[in-house]
Amino acid sequence: MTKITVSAKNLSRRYGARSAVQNIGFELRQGEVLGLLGPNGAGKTTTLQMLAGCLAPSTGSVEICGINLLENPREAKALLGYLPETPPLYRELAVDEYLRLASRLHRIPKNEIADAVDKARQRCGLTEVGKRLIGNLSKGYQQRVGIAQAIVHNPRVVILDEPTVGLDPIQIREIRSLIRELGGEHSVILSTHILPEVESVCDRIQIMHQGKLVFSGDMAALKQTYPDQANLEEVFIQLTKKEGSA
Ligand SMILES: Nc1ncnc2c1ncn2[C@@H]1O[C@H](COP(=O)(O)OP(=O)(O)OP(=O)(O)O)[C@@H](O)[C@H]1O
Repeated sequence: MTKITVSAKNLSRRYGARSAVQNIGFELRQGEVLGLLGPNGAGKTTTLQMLAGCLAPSTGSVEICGINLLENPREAKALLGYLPETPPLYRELAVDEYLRLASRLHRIPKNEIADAVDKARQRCGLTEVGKRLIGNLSKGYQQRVGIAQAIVHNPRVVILDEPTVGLDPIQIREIRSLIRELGGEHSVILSTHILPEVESVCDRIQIMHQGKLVFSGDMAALKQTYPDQANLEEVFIQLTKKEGSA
């Protein structure tokens, strides 16, 4: 049986009186790429922050490869890589320097750092730019550096918040093929507004609306559930008709 890498149960998050995420639950298996879709303010970033252990849920629990993220954050986070919506880059560092720093933060043993950096650079197409300052790279390359820091410790689960936002069509194609490749070895959860991205990259789709999951399944299930809708876009529009929440 394929291993479950992420298990989220009854996840909810309130900001004061505002309920950003309500009772979300799902499981992710090794090798799967899961796409989290939803209009602005649907709760995608809040959900990913809770899955990455950066934001405490108001209620509910998350397990990463069977380890409870709230009870054993250090062990669980060692199995996670996270690219937040704004990549956590130091513009004044060279790519190699930054990836070495990320390796140390991920507690990679000193004698394994050079190999880890080399592998992440190769996987993310950064071999030619190791000595360049991050601040001088194009947005697409900066995004690759953001993904490289998320995978440098070879985590079981990779969480990517809008990984292709603001990129040109060629960069988008490259990052998508990188995500597909990551999905072979790791489990990947990504959030996006871009519907073709989900169709081309993801094995499974979850659509969020006003903090709730309104669909969860693969493309075949989506077509079966909504036989009258021609494509994902029409299903998305039908499920998220009401205004998003600011
Ligand atoms: N720190 C915060 N304090 C108060 N409200 C917040 C905070 N962070 C998010 N929210 C609210 O929670 C809701 C969900 O926001 P979230 O950023 O998770 O949505 P999203 O689906 O990622 O949106 P987008 O696609 O626009 O990035 C929104 O109504 C937002 O205004």
